[in-house]
Amino acid sequence: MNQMKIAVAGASGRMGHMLIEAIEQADDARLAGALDVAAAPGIGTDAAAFLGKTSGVLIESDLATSLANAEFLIDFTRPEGTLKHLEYCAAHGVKMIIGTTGFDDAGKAAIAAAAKKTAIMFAPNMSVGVNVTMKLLELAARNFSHGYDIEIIEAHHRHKVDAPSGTALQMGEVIAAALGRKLDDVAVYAREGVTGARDPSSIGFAAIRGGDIVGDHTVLFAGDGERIEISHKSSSRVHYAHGSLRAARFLRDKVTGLYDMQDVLGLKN
Ligand SMILES: NC(=O)C1=CN([C@@H]2O[C@H](COP(=O)(O)OP(=O)(O)OC[C@H]3O[C@@H](n4cnc5c(N)ncnc54)[C@H](OP(=O)(O)O)[C@@H]3O)[C@@H](O)[C@H]2O)C=CC1
Ligand SMILES: O=C(O)C1=N[C@H](C(=O)O)C[C@H](O)C1
Repeated sequence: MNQMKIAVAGASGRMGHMLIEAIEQADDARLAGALDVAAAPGIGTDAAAFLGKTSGVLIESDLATSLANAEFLIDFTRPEGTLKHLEYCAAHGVKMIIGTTGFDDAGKAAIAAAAKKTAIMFAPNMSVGVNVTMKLLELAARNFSHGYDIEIIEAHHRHKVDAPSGTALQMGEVIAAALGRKLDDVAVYAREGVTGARDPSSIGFAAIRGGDIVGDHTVLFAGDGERIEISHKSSSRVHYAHGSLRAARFLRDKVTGLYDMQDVLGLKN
């Protein structure tokens, strides 16, 4: 079997390490490149050194060098980094799995445009559990459309730089679509001072940051005399890495197109 040749961006990051370990363990994949910012301390060292192993792949900051032998780039970095990598991948037919969160509308449009030139899987959460939870939320939202106030609460580690999380925003999108609302019209991202009574059509967000919390998401449907909570809690990042490899396998026979984890997992209606 031909192994998938996969490069990893953000090779020294939390997800970068998880991905390199998962690729090293997979029979059908091999590490083909490791990319990081020029100032990263690991530049020039073996990408698997943190595992006490030698992969033969050095961490590089030059895109052309690190992607020279790659068929896929798995990118969990920052929007500005991903968008730079995207241009190169679109021009050179390198398929992308994008896990980075925090894009603005222009960034998302750039990803959609690049998908006309190469195959891209873009999702704020690669976990099977989270993506099945999205389907549960659709069902719940349709059935709690009246008389239930909807609040999305997420908690992450102290290093996370964007809020609300990409997953919380996607949960909001899924719920708003199921209710026939537009998230931009109904989202409430902060409350302080005299806010007035709650608008029943609103979807509220609350973001907690602290310690080493990997990623918790809860959607609360608060009615009269009852509350329903749908929660997903991550205790490790390993499932994000395994989801990313599943996405690479899904993209193997794709040349162009924009896909998400619902496509990868066969969860689209
Ligand atoms: N879709 C999913 O399932 C998941 C998504 N994520 C998302 O992935 C992203 C990364 O998360 P995490 O691994 O925890 O973050 P880290 O900060 O641990 O890692 C990010 C890596 O990207 C590098 N980097 C930073 N800026 C740039 C840039 N401009 N260009 C290229 N590389 C850059 C960092 O280098 P340096 O440290 O030197 O700055 C670091 O190596 C976040 O957006 C997060 O929300 C996270 C987990 C799961
Ligand atoms: O930054 C993280 O850690 C995570 N980010 C993603 C998000 O913003 O939804 C996914 C997961 O929650 C971990």
